[in-house]
Formats: sequence, structure tokens, C-alpha cells
Amino acid sequence: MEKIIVRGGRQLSGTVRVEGAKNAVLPVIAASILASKGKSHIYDVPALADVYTINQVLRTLNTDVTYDGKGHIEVDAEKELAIEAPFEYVRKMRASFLVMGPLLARVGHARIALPGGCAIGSRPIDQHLKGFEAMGAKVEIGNGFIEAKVDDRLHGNKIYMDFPSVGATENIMMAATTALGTTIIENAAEEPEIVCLANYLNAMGAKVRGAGTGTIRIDGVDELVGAEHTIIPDRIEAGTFMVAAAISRGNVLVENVLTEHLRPLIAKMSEMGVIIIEEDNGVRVIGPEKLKAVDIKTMPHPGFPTDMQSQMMALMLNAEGTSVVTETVFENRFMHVEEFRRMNGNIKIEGRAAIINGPMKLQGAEVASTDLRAGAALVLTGLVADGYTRVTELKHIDRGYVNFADKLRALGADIERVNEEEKVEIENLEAPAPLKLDPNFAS
Ligand SMILES: CC(=O)N[C@H]1[C@@H](OP(=O)(O)OP(=O)(O)OC[C@H]2O[C@@H](n3ccc(=O)[nH]c3=O)[C@H](O)[C@@H]2O)O[C@H](CO)[C@@H](O)[C@@H]1O
Ligand SMILES: C=C(OP(=O)(O)O)C(=O)O
Repeated sequence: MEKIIVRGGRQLSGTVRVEGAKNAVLPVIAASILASKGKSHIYDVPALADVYTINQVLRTLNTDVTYDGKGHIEVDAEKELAIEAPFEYVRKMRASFLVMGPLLARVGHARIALPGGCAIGSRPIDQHLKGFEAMGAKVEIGNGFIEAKVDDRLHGNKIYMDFPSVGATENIMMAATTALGTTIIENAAEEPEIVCLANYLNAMGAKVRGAGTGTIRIDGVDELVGAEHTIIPDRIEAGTFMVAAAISRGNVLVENVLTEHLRPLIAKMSEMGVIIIEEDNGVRVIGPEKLKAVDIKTMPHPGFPTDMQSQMMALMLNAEGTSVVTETVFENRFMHVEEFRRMNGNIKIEGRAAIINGPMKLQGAEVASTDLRAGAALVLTGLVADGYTRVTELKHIDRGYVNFADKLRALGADIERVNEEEKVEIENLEAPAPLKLDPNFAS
């Protein structure tokens, strides 16, 4: 079994470069099958397990996908598309469901395995389906699949989302690109990843306006063609390294960031006393001697992102005073609390709130990633815990972070990724094991 082993106590310094955003690249790759003519070229693609999974989904749909593993994907979706995405891929990564909108737009028929629940919550897809049905699709659920069909072509409609779901906004937006007439999505998600997707769709010939606001208008066109597109930087990976700098009382330049995407995080970390300097090529983060307690409440963008909740909790364990974290987006995103407790983290859960009375003397322990951000948060905690922290279940971390341990080591962390079977001399850490992607895990 692979583990990340980290020994606390090193102050991080230097520069780290952020990759293209996981949550932007997955819908963009899904959208590439909308092009019935021409190839798409997508740049700044991170070499993540999730990217390999979505590429496999596309190949199952009879699309040619070439990924060089270094940032560039070419997609050729000119052939007739198949319509079924099997459970094998959807269980690994829920974002596989994002091919439903493009398939309905292009073929009028899709059969996708039901995503099911996952560690952070039940994550229903009712808002996606409500949108497709409003556009004329007939949806049936049976035998573990969701099948949607359109008689002729989807038609535009006004769709009000009960909650600004990121995935549903993306799926409906993609479906609407070639619908007859105009689709208006109200109470749409406003995340930067939605804007990234809309820019790609427009480069393909779509007419999407208002992405990044609560109302998105899509005027249907007859056909989309392949296009070139560069993925935005990953604001969550950036945030994770910002916390790494702060928690270790270090001084790190996080490069390739768009600070306008980091506003809620910059605000909260500054309140904690972290020094954050916006430079031309990135954001410099300097950890103070003493961190101050702060409260956060996760919300849809531009609120505080749920994907940074566990990493911020790691920081709060080290802050003086009482911090309260309220998780409003996912009903079960406190799985990491149990693991923090194994490291002497004193956290009380009351309903959707976690109460942290810091600072506490954190101790290294063997802990398991419960989801990808929880895994990252445990590694961050290990940076300051006494002794060795061993983080297992790395398949989660690999979904969202490229070479996480290597990047931290380059900043001065005492960290290694090892196979349990290997007898590693901790005091004398060697080159990391190469990234091995487990093809059989479930997200
Ligand atoms: C690949 C990707 O981009 N993943 C991100 C995306 O996930 P994802 O797109 O799955 O998240 P959503 O915004 O859809 O989900 C937010 C909330 O809405 C609920 N919901 C969602 C859809 C639906 O049809 N019905 C429903 O009730 C979910 O259960 C959840 O409680 O946004 C989340 C919220 O910022 C992030 O944590 C994920 O990292
Ligand atoms: C929850 C996340 O991703 P996904 O929606 O792909 O599970 C995440 O990126 O933190």
C-alpha cells in the first residue's frame, strides 16, 4: 500500500507552480464531444487520475483522445458517437456524468450509469435531470442506468435551479448549446470553472452569455466545431499550497494563480494573520508566528469554497482561540475530523458545524484520506505535527493533485511517498515512487 510519510517541523520556502484546474478541465473534456467537425486542442491539462478517467469515458463513446501527459489533449469526436458511459468509470469519478448534456445535444440519446453516493454526501442529480426534461428529454432510471432520449432536438427553456449546482449548470449549459431556441438558466452556479467552460463552448461556436453570474443565456446554434482552449489555474490546488506555506510559518510564492478566484480564501487567511502579497506572477504567502482563530461557512461561489474546508480546518488547529467551520454545501463533509482526532486534534461537531479550540499540540499518526481534499489536509497537518504522519488511501489525493508530495518536498518539506512493503530509511529520504494510478478505486 502506498503512503505519504511526512515529518513535521520544516518551514516551507521557494516557489510552486499551480496546474490547470481539475474542476475546469473535466467539463471541458466532456464538452469536446459536442464538436461534430474539427479537432479540439486543450492546454494546461493536469496529469490527474480524473483526467485519465474522463479520457477513458470519451474513448468508450467512440472519440479519439490523445493526451501527452504534459498538458496537451487533442480530441477528435467526428465519428458517430456511442451513447453509453458504464459504471466502471462513473463510480470512479462522478464528473463522468457530465457527458450526458453533450450526448443529448449531439445524438439525442444517452445512457449513463447512476453515479450513486460518495463519502462527502449523497450528491443527487435531480437538478441535471430537471433541466434535461425541461428541454424536452424523456428520462428513465432502471438497472443502475439513467437513460435520456429526445424525439428530435432539445428545445430551449427557462430553467430555475433549486440550488446553484456546479455540475447541473455545466450539464444544462452544454445540452443547450445546440437546442432549438434560447435556454435561460436562473440561479446558475457562478464558479470560475463555469466561465472557463463557457469560453470553450463559445470558441466552438456556441452562444453562451452571462456565465459567472446567476443568469446564463444560451442561444442554440446548429453545430459546434473543435477549438483551442487553455484551462484556468486550479484555485483549490493554489489554496492548498497557500495553507501549506501558512501552517509551516513559511514563505512561499504560489505561481500561476488568478487572485480574483481566490478572494474568499485570501480574506479568511488574512483575518488569521497570514501575510498575503499579490505579485505579478503569483501570490506570496508568509505564515505568521501566531495564527488567529476565524469562522468560515462554505457557500457556492463567491462564498468560501467547500473544497478548501478541510485544509482551512488544518490551519485552524494551529490558531489561537475558537474557530467555527460551518459546512452548508455537502451534508457529510467532516469525515476528516475523525482523522484529525487521531493526530490529537480537538474538534467538536455540532450538526453542520465543527468547533475547534486551538492551538493544539498535534502528533503524527497513521491516518487515511477520506476524500481528496481531506487527504491533502492531513498531509498539511503532518507538516507541523510532532514526529511522523503516515497518510494512506492516496488514490483520493491523486484525483486532484499532481505530484503533491514532490511539490511539497521541493519547498523543503520532509516528505516521501513510499510503498509500505519498501523499508524506507526515513532519515535519508530518496527519490519518490512514480505516480501509480489505481484503475479500480471508487471516488
Ligand atoms: C468536478 C467538480 O467540478 N466538482 C465540484 C463540483 O461538484 P458538483 O458539481 O457535484 O457539486 P454541486 O454544485 O452539483 O453540488 C452542490 C450541492 O448540491 C447538491 N445537488 C447537486 C446537484 C443536483 O442535481 N442536486 C443536488 O441536490 C449536492 O448534493 C451538493 O450538496 O462542485 C462542488 C461544489 O462547489 C465541488 O465541491 C466539487 O469539487
Ligand atoms: C469534491 C471534489 O471533487 P468531485 O466533485 O470530483 O468529487 C473536489 O474536488 O474536492
